[in-house]
Amino acid sequence: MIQIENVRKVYRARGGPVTALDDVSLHVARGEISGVIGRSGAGKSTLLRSVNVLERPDSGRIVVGGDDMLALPEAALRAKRQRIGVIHQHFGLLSSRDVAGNVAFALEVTGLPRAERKARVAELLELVGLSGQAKQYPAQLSGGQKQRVGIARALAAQPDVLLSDEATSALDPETTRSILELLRRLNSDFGLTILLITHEMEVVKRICDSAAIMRDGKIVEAGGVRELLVRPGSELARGLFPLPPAAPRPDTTVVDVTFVGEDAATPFISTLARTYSIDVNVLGGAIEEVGDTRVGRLRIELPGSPELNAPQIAHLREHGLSLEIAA
Ligand SMILES: Nc1ncnc2c1ncn2[C@@H]1O[C@H](COP(=O)(O)OP(=O)(O)OP(=O)(O)O)[C@@H](O)[C@H]1O
Repeated sequence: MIQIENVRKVYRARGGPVTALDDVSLHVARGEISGVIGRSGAGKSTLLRSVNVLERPDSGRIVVGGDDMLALPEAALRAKRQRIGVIHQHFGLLSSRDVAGNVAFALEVTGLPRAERKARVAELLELVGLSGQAKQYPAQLSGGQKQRVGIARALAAQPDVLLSDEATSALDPETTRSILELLRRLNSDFGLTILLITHEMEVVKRICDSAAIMRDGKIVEAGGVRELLVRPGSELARGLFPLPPAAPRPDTTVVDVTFVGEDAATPFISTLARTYSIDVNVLGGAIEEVGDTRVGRLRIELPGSPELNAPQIAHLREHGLSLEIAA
């Protein structure tokens, strides 16, 4: 649905050129929620703004729903932008218009007749759970409600792509969860493809099907969230399950074990200890809900060198567990 290919963007800043996007490629499949995560300055906003060409890359290719965005003439690009919904961290609502008016504003430009506009606004407010707030003004709303208005407005032109620019960064954890649930529902009910940028692991963990980690204008890791979590050495897994630094004691082997879904129910530690008559020391770990799946990561210590533990390591692998052996 969204193909970003070899995109490059250099800002000519006063202090010298800044490479915000350095040969970035990313594909978002139709109906997928894809998250780009990275620290401030990584290039996330530039990437998101490139998708609807609010920022024009210096080179590369961007295709959204079959349209080659960088080749579209200005009028066609404007029309296409209307079909790509955007939500922002600071909501961007008009303070002089009530909730219904804010959503209607997005429909005015589409040329929909007045009566149909009204019906569509009511439908959109119902969708985001704000039917009772139609006559309220932004100043009277909570942050979560403001973002719901933002989402209703973004959906006004029935886009099939939604771009989310840190949509939950200004919200408390509980409100964040409810907004993420709403996005997930819109995704599953309407097949809405969502590309979001965030600096919060929580967002990736809760709703993303795929994720890309950005650093210094580059994508350093990308893939399905579940697949990344079990990939040895994955930064996403390290970010989601921060474990203390592994400093193996002499004559021990430290192993990080990642288990997903059904594996989480297998008592692999006691089985291992029993099968090989060894003591297994648990050094740390956590279990998280990732989407609707339980994923856990445990750091365990086995007596003896990694060579001596080869059978034990093979045993764990045979049970479908993903392992990383600390050097
Ligand atoms: N208009 C601009 N002119 C010059 N440099 C810019 C401009 N916009 C962004 N940059 C620089 O490009 C780099 C990437 O910025 P960008 O805003 O895309 O990153 P980000 O990951 O979204 O960070 P943040 O979350 O802080 O917005 C940064 O070094 C930033 O200073």
